[in-house]
Amino acid sequence: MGVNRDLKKATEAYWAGKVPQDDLVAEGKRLRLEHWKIQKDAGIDIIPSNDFAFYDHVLDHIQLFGVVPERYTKNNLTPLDQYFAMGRGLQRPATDSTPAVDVPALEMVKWFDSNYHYVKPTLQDNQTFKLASNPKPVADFLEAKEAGIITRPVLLGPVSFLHLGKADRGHSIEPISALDKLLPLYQDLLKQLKEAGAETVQIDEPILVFDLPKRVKDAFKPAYEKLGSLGSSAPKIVLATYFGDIVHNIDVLDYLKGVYAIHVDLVRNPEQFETVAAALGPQQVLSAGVVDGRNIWKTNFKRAIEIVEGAVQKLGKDRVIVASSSSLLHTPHTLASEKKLDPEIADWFSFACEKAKELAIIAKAVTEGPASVRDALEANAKSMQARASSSRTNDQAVKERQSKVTPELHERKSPFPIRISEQQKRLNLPLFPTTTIGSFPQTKDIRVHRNKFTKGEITAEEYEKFIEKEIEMVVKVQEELDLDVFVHGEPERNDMVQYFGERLNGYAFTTHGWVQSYGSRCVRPPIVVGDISRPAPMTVKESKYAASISPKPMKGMLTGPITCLRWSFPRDDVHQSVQAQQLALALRDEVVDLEKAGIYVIQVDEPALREGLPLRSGKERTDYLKWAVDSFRLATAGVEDGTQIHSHFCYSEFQDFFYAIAALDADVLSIENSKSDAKLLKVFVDEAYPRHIGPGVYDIHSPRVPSEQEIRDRIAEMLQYLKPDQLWIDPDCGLKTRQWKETKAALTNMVNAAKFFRTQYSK
Ligand code: MET
Ligand SMILES: [Zn+2]
Repeated sequence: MGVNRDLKKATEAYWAGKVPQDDLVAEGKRLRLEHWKIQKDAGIDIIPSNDFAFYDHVLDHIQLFGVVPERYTKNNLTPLDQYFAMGRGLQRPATDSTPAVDVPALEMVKWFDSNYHYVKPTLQDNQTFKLASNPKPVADFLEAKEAGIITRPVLLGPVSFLHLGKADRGHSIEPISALDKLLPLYQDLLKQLKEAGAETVQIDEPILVFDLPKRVKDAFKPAYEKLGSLGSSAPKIVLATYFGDIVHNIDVLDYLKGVYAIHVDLVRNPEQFETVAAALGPQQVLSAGVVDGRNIWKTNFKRAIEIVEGAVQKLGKDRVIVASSSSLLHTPHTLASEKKLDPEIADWFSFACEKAKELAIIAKAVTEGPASVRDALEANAKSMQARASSSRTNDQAVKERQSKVTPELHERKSPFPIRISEQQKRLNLPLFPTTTIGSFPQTKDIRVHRNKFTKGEITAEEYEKFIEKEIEMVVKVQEELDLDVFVHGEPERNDMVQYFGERLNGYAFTTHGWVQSYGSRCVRPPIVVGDISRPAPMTVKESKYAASISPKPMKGMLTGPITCLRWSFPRDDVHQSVQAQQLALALRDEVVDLEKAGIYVIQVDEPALREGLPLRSGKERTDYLKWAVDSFRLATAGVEDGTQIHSHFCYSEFQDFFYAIAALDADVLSIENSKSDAKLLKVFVDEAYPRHIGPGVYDIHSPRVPSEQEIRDRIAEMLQYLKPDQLWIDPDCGLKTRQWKETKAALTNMVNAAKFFRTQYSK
């Protein structure tokens, strides 16, 4: 993205029509050159190219191989506009000379278990491929060469490219079946790269960390026989995997004897070293990923050097490359931008630029001996020591409290049937109760006031008054809409994780620590640096105020422990389950305090629970689900039977881990369902799910207002699967990204639809 999110700014300016395409292209070129130079100056020997993308690197390959559905090619767009149309959709009115364009984006999904998203290759029956003229990997290589830097181009491998794809709507092709047709293009590309002067190429096959169907696993054989068969007319191949271990797919290495090197992630899975080293051919090189590409912690040199030395001992020094575990896309740019970080803590971090330097130091320590980098090693050891013993990382009171957590703390007082009748006595809700998921529109006015407050231009009291007025307005709107369970609207929250991080001990924040989430969208995750605790209530004031101005039940809103953890950079020195438990204990206190303040409906959101699911099924997953569920229960089980616990998930496809969702024991679940098939709700029937559910009745990601009839149809469909007294009526997710106008219109229709069914069923 560049040190100041330069690419985001340039891209968005281009999209807004403020700068011509040439400017954006030139900015891309400037950034690539800058990033190659940073690596060169850091002392990196092998510098990658073709790792830059205007939107997403998988989308680059979609265009490179011509896997572009006709709906994007027929509008006479420039190649770059066609590319953006696939990434983000394109809606453009007709002009005198051009017809109107209205194409949705290709599907975008999470890249493995990271917070980055990629565009899915979308294949049609009888898919054909065509290599782009002047292919980008070749052009990028030549661009670097011209600047005097010989790079190693990076490609996404053919098996991963296909396996990560899907059949287009109305088609049934199994993507991997197109391999034979795709391979000649890779061969052609490799030859062109060689002609351009590339001696080696990195081919990523990250799907090797998954459990693979046999057919996909077998596809590695023809793929790498073909690519290996080119001999000296193609660059030598470094085959890269990351984000997991490949031990369960180790037999695939038999098919890879023609490749020059194998890269593995030894940060996540150092234990795979032995198995991988043993499976290498006699000449094959190991690229050892020893610097974490996905987190912000300074590398422990001692440990990394030990791993590299072990590899050298086993394989010989000509057969080891020192590398980051994955690409550095997932870490912020440079620590040098952080002017506000406490120096004690800043000394523990290493962002992308710093990690590049670390790599050079580790390699030097091994090849030239520790004396050659003595100062760096000493400083590193000191920093490790300081972090391990700092009072910022260790809080005895937190550890003490954790040691006293018992199984009983995870249990509500009574089972659901008793609880729900207690709750009903207190809340007195009608059939098909209506509610929202928490946030109401975050207007410009809110952002302006928050900024002024952060900058000290208005006082805390002034800001607080402003927030109270917002809450009053939100409450009044809900009264007018005649909703049943109210929310305060979350106007005081900048972000659902950052807000809590800022109120907890154990967190640190950056000013420039942006990482790409998708396209031009970046996030700035908070960092868990130490043991987490709650010095004071975090949300009680706002919820209590909201409750005081309306007789309707007010729902307290919290972000759950797993989501707080997943959307932060976690610690790497204690297990994530320990961090989740600390968050859970802090939230438990908040839940109890809310109850004491008279808030008898409390929602604990866990939209990130699913993305934390380990990549492979089996024990890892079961273990994760165990501690994830435990932390939710620990956070919520401290209340009386009559207090109703809600939870919210922004997904509904949880067929394969439904037992864990059920085990949360939440009284009411709200899930995203408006875009999915109501059939997904069948799992609730099959599992005889006894508790309450609100499967979102309309999509909040679009400004479109659903009609009352549309919502009625949706509810009728849901009633095929769910019992009437189990069904809540709510939108898909929070409304913070919406405008007020469409929000009121949509909620009016939603409440009327609920009332319609209420009369139907009370007859
Ligand atoms: C991504 S889930 C968001 C839930 C949160 N309570 C909101 O309404 O914004
Ligand atoms: Zn949501």
